[in-house]
Amino acid sequence: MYIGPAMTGSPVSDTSPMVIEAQDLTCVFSSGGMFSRQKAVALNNVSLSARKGESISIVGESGSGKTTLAMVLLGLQPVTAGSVHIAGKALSSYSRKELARVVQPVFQDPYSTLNPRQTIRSILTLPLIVHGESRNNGEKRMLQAMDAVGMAARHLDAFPSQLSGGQRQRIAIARALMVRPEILICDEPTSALDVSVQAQILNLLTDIRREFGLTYILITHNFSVAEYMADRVCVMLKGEIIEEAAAQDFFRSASHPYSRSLLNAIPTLEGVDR
Ligand SMILES: Nc1ncnc2c1ncn2[C@@H]1O[C@H](COP(=O)(O)OP(=O)(O)OP(=O)(O)O)[C@@H](O)[C@H]1O
Repeated sequence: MYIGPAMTGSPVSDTSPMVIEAQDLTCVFSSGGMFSRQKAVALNNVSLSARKGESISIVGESGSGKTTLAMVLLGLQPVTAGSVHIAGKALSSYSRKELARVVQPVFQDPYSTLNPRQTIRSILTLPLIVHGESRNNGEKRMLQAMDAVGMAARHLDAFPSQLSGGQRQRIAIARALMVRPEILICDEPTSALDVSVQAQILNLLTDIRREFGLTYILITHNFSVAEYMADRVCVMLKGEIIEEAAAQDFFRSASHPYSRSLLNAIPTLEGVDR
């Protein structure tokens, strides 16, 4: 089944401020010993920008550089060359803590990113304690975040193992929301979930984008997910962005032969609201 784009429209306009400006990013990994040095060019002159409230999908086959780009934007991977500005400020001038207030990740497998020994309450309040917020404020935000992701307060004393995969991903999203970030970097946020649950999480991400004015960089193998979520699509191949287009143009008439070959095999995704 072909699901098409979400019918909610984009909250972004041409006058919305730029929140991500990445220019000419190159990232080279070196491995091996002195006599058999090998280099992998994970990013090669990649430029990407996003306006406040925009949702950009990065698509491409395995090894094309998507995760490396995500790690760079999260401040977790240094670049060999190029520059990144987040919310108008050079990435290099942010402390780890400051950046985490602006950019938050949502990863593929919520189970591996939620501490199994902590209750949901601790998992959600920890980011705020790190950022020096008061306990009262923390409690209020926690209840708001739980509400925003459709989880009842009774789950606060549960451990991650007591929740379903979809509920765990909701908690991972709630944790990201706790610091009121501007940008979510979502790396395959639904690909570890059952198909019916995938649709619920995509709908949730669509709702909270509007509610909190979030900007999304969404990394996915799945063109159906990209079409549902994105205002703009960037296709990566061998460390380069080989095509970038408004989502509606891209899905109507992608121009690069590689993009067209990928589009010929759109997987199905059932149960998404239209
Ligand atoms: N830490 C690393 N050390 C060496 N090479 C790396 C490292 N991380 C990534 N690479 C290489 O960089 C290239 C891009 O990898 P990356 O993980 O960014 O691609 P991807 O598109 O996210 O792939 P996938 O969809 O499989 O996660 C690949 O050739 C990969 O082998």
